[in-house]
Amino acid sequence: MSGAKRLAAEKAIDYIEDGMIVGVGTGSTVAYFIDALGRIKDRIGGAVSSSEQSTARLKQHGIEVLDLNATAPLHLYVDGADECDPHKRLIKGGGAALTREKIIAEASTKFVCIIDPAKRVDVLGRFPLPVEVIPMARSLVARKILAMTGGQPAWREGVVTDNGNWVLDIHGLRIVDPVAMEQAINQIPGVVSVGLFARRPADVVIVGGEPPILL
Ligand SMILES: O=C[C@H](O)[C@H](O)[C@H](O)COP(=O)(O)O
Repeated sequence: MSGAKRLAAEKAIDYIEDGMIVGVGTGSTVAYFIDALGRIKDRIGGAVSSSEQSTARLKQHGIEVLDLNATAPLHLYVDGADECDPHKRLIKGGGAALTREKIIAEASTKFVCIIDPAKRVDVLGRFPLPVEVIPMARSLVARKILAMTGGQPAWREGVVTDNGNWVLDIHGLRIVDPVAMEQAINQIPGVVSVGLFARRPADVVIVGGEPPILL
């Protein structure tokens, strides 16, 4: 799938306009996007990054990384996803960057999501749903989510997010109403964010291939 990821990432360059500050997501697909951005770095005004991992790669390419507080609103955010449904609603957070990704998506006028074809599903939930939690609330949140959804929470042990928190992955979900589930999980005390991007879905999805497909 690395070929499809690269093709999706390179197509996203079409959305760059001169002088733009670009919001940049996280993950293996985004790594290809950052490499492509590096080749046109003189055309952009810098980037806002969603993770330490992406910040490091942007800096390797000599791209200036800016503070969101000094740049919002952003015109463009480019990021990958773990799953995408026909309404461009997403599951994200396989790389534990969901909270900063959600903040940048919210701050951006246009969210372009870049995926390989294997990420497309009819109903979200085959990929375990990531939830970032304050460490002391891990067990409480897990019990609440089990009672609320029937999904099985698993602690992603050993993983600490860039915000110093932990991640639960919820297995066995079939998410027929993603907006309702996003809101319900968000309301549990101790939840920092849930990797459902339903209330703010992608605006454009690029599915990598020859040629890439636009949703
Ligand atoms: O936390 C990580 C992000 O949400 C990624 O965008 C997502 O996991 C997709 O990653 P990849 O492009 O490596 O499949």
